[in-house]
Amino acid sequence: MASMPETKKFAIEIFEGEDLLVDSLAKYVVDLSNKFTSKRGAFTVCLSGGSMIEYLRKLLESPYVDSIEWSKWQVFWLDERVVPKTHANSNYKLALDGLLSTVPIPPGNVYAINDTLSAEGAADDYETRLRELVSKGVITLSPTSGFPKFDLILLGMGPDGHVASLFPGHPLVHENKRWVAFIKDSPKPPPERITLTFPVINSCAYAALVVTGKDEADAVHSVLGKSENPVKLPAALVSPEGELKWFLDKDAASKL
Ligand SMILES: O=C1O[C@H](COP(=O)(O)O)[C@@H](O)[C@H](O)[C@H]1O
Repeated sequence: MASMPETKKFAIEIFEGEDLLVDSLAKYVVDLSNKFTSKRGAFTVCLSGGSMIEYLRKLLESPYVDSIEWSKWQVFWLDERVVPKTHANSNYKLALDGLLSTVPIPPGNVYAINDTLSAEGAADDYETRLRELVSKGVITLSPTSGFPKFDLILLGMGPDGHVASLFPGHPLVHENKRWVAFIKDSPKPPPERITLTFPVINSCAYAALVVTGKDEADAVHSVLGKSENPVKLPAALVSPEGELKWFLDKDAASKL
């Protein structure tokens, strides 16, 4: 069955509507931001593209916006499309327009990919920069896995069960050495992307998987439900050292 390994902890919360979900997600992010900024003076968070920035919209509203020490945020991307930062397909542009341009995060704490490089070059460059930040103590390293340990990774899931730019049946799903990998044949456009790999995703302290809508219901069922013919979708491989929480609306959870 395509379910989470039994030894790992995860929680599932199902919300009547998207408004309730985004409110709860905002509280969850604020609590973690406060936990890590008071513990070590920094909060390392990886953003996804797609719907995620829209799901984070409540962070810009009271009381959440004033409860966050934005200057302590260190912002990364779980995956990025290899397009200019000004392009409509850029996950950076999505986050800049929908979140980052409105809050006082120092520009030096926002780690966009280098959009002047090829997919290979951008992945190498991003991994090199992550390694530098580990050596400076901005990002911690998991003593268990030896991979970087982000405080929070925010994941979406496509109807095919992909997370980040890790697609069903693609060899990148099995990458176990690289921190950041590139893909040139993404089944979802645009084809060229870079992505954090599963060992990095699964080293994080907290992960939230946020899924809404009927189109995702089959994949949610395949990952979390009881299935006669299990297929191990990428979302089923999200199994962090820390805690995983699924935020689902009732449409996404309709087949559970
Ligand atoms: O292409 C991508 O898709 C996934 C899922 O997007 P969603 O709109 O279905 O939530 C996203 O998480 C990823 O960052 C993005 O590059």
